[in-house]
Amino acid sequence: MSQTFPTRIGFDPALAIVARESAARRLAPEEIPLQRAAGRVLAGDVVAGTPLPNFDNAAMDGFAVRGPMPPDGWRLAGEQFAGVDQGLSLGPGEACRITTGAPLPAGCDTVLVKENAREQQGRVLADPQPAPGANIRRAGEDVRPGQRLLAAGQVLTPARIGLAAALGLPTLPAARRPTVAVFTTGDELQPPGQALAPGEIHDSNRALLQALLQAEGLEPVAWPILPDDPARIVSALRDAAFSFDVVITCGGVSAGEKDHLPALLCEHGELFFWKVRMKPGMPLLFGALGGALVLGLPGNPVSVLATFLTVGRELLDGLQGRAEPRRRWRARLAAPVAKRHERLEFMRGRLRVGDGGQLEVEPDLATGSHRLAAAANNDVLLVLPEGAGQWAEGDVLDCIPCAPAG
Ligand SMILES: Nc1nc2c(c(=O)[nH]1)N[C@H]1C(S)=C(S)[C@@H](COP(=O)(O)OP(=O)(O)OC[C@H]3O[C@@H](n4cnc5c(N)ncnc54)[C@H](O)[C@@H]3O)O[C@H]1N2
Ligand code: MOO
Repeated sequence: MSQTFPTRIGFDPALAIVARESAARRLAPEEIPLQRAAGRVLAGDVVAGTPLPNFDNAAMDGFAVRGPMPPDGWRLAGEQFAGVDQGLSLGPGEACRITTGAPLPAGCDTVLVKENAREQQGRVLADPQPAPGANIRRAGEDVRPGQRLLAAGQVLTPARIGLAAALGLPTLPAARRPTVAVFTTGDELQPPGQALAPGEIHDSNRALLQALLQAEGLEPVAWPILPDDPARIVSALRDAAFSFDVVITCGGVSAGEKDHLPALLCEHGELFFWKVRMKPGMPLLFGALGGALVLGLPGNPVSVLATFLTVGRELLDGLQGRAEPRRRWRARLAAPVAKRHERLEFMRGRLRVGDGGQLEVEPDLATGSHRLAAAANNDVLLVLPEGAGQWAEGDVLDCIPCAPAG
């Protein structure tokens, strides 16, 4: 091959290269309406321009009162409902009807819950007595003006979007979503729904990859299955590389006679690395073609799952400037595991909460990277660090969630 590129590199150096190249191609921010902000990566800080709550208000429906209850009850002096500030002012021993969220009348020091109040001839009696200061929400107790509430690089969760709305912001700056083209390659592949001739299999990676990308909030575009024909592959990839931010392929990256991708990328684009000391996913390839970053995932389905979750998401995060790390759990092994090879391994496992309240992970010994049924029955990638080793029951290891936690 014409280029020199790193090969058989460690997992962390591979991630560092992916982070470097994707950060260098960081997608421009755009202003998006809150209705479309879920899951997007914030591209600027959010600083509070107002306090929250923005005025003192009642936390419950009932009566705003001033001072302890007089022997014949508080005198009912008016009503203050949410929406319009009546500018009421209570004197000692006075009360007014109030609803949740309504501005507190001046002088009010306590809100009496409606269920504990009785009205009698223009007076309000409480049983039991409210604690002084009860059921009042003070201006600024949640947010002070000038407070930095959200930072660039954070993911817009529902609560963060709600907070922006509470501050009165109709839009937020967010990184543009990467566009992703998906390719599966292989003469043996047929789409699900098609009958198979001897030697053929159904293309499972296309659906798997699309679902993985959709779970990231993306709308991938998948090409029809490509045959193991270098001319067809290069023409389709070049086509996609001029109109998508990311091209993800699977298959055709190892050592077989039909594994054309590394040489094609070398000739027509750029290779940043090929082969990473990880399992599964060792033949992973990363490069660039046209304007796109190209991630060449190995064809085995579980390799697709593991490489996408660990390396693919790093690429998407870098392009979007995501600064919040992906979640990892620490869990105790429910059974011993041994590893003879030196590569970092992402073994599949099932997470549970043990009787003592500790997270435990049941390792799945069906480690073959074609074992999609085993992967489908698990919910984490259990990280066995680089180097051969043995881990006893009870040892604590990292776990990467690979199915929604529910
Ligand atoms: N001599 C060597 N052989 C292999 C090596 C190696 O380093 N030297 N690496 C092995 C490892 S590890 C993996 S992983 C695979 C990766 O191979 P490729 O990326 O070149 O993928 P293929 O050979 O095209 O396919 C591998 C396997 O996966 C099946 N496959 C491919 N695409 C799909 C799909 N869309 N849906 C379902 N299944 C798919 C394919 O039929 C093969 O069984 O190479 C090892 N060999
Ligand atoms: O490295 Mo391959 O992805 O195990 O089968």
